[in-house]
Amino acid sequence: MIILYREADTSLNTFDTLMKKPVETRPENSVEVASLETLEFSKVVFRHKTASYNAIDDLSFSISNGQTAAFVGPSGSGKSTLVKLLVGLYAPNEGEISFNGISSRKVRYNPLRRQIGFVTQETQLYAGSIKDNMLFVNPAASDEDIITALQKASATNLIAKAANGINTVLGENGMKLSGGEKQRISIARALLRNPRLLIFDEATSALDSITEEEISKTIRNISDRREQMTILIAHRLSTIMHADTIYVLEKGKISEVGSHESLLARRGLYYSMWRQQIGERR
Ligand SMILES: Nc1ncnc2c1ncn2[C@@H]1O[C@H](COP(=O)(O)OP(=O)(O)OP(=O)(O)O)[C@@H](O)[C@H]1O
Repeated sequence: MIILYREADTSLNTFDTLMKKPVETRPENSVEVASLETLEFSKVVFRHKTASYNAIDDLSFSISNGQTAAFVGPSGSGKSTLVKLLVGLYAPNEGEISFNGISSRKVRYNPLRRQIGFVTQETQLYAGSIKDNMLFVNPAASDEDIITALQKASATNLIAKAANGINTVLGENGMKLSGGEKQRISIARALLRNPRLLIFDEATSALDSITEEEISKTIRNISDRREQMTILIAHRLSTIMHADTIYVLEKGKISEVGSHESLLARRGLYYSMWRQQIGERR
C-alpha cells in the first residue's frame, strides 16, 4: 500500500487527477445526466494509439441502480482501460457507451464524474484532520454526514479511539493509521459524495489477507444496501464473489458471464482462477 500524506492543495489521488482532465471540449457534450441510474456499454471497441490490437474488443454489458457488477481477468485483459472509458478519459473507437440511455458523445462529463465514488489500492491521505480529508471531496458535508459515511465504511472503532474524533489530525505528527484503517477512510470519503456509482478498483489488493477479508465484508455491506450501482474490479475473487454479475475479461473480450456459482459450474477460466487462489490460501 502506498501511503502519501500530501499538502491540502494537491490532488487526492491519481484517479482524481485523471478525473480532472477536461473532456468537454466538444460543443455536442451538453446533456447533463442529473441522477445516474443506468450505464451501458454496447459493442465497445477501443485501441490505444500505439497498439496493434484492441484493448477492449466488442464489449457489451449494462448495469442499473442497486446492482453490483464485477470485472475480473488476467493482467492486461483491459480492466483499467474499461474504467477509463467509463469516466470519459478515453472515447470508444467503435460502439457506444451510454448513461441513462444518453450517448457518451453527448453527456457532460464533469457533473457525471461528481456522481462517481472511486476507491483504489492507493490510499492517499494528506496531513490534516480526518474531517479535512473527508471534506476534500464534498466541502458542503456536515459533521453528521461525515460520521454517517464513516459508519457505513465500518470506521466507527477508528473514530472511537481517535483522541479528538473526526478532528483528530493524521500524518507524520498525528495519528498513525493501519492500511485497513486508511482504506476505510478512503471508502467513507467515496461515500460522502453520495455517489450514484461506486467503483472499487483493486481496493483490497495491497492489504494482508485478514484485513482484506474485513474490507471485503465492508464493501459487500455497502453494495448490499443497493443504494447505488457498484462496480468491482479485482484479481482476488473472494472480493467479488457476491456480485450480481461477474464478467471475466480476456484480451479485452468478455469470455464468461454469470454469478459466482454458475461460473464455477462452467469449469472455465473463472473456475481455474478460483482453484488457483484457493490453493494459494491453503
Ligand atoms: N497507454 C497505453 N498505450 C498502449 N497500450 C496500453 C496502454 N495502456 C494499456 N495498454 C494495453 O492495453 C491492454 C489492456 O490494459 P489494461 O491496463 O486495461 O489491463 P488490466 O486488465 O487493467 O491490467 P492489470 O490487471 O495489470 O492492471 C494491455 O495489453 C496493455 O498493455
